[in-house]
Amino acid sequence: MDAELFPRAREEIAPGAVHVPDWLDAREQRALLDACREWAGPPAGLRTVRTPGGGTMTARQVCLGRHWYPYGYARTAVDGDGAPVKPFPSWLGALARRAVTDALGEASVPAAAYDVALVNFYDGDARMGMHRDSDEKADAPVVSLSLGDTCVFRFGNTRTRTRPWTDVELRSGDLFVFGGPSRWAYHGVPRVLAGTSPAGSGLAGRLNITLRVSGLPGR
Ligand SMILES: O=C(O)CCC(=O)C(=O)O
Ligand SMILES: [Fe+2]
Repeated sequence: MDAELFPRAREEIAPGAVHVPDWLDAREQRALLDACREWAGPPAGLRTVRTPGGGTMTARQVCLGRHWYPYGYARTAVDGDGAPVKPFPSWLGALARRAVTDALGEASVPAAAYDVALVNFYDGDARMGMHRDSDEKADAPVVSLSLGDTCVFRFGNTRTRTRPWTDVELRSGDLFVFGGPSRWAYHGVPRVLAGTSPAGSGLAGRLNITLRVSGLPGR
């Protein structure tokens, strides 16, 4: 379907889980992409994440504010170069609050500040298995922003990593927020559609930025 002829509608995928298509305009996407490029560089830059079972995640990742590793948060890239994690910029926190307001309404904006970003870069055959974002100590909504290639985002349920689930196409500039009864739902990325980045974006692959409230004591 052509996005220009048939604008995609915002949709509640599950209670508290809302997809807002085209939330970021071209200029905002460009600015976020430029920021991701900076964050990806060393120290504490983009890395391959190893799981305790001996596997590796296919999406490469960089963190801001707190360093996520399987399965916890640290102040340094404990499974990377050991450098202090890059700071979480205040403008990103403002963006997260605006996203929650637009997707779920002002009453869902948490009192605590957003303090963690995970940036995942998907290229080649990268994907992400069904999982819960469960290392946070706060139930604030998770804010997800997508750039570059379109993906199939699978949003499941809070009980099992199996069906029922709903598959949603996330395109460059889309917002997805999951909070409330959906905060601890399983989700994953079974497929990225290579070569679907907007023309002229300069991005081959997909970037996803999730913004979270860690609920951990401050510095
Ligand atoms: O790439 C995505 O859309 C999801 C990323 C994700 O679930 C995560 O970082 O925990
Ligand atoms: Fe996740």
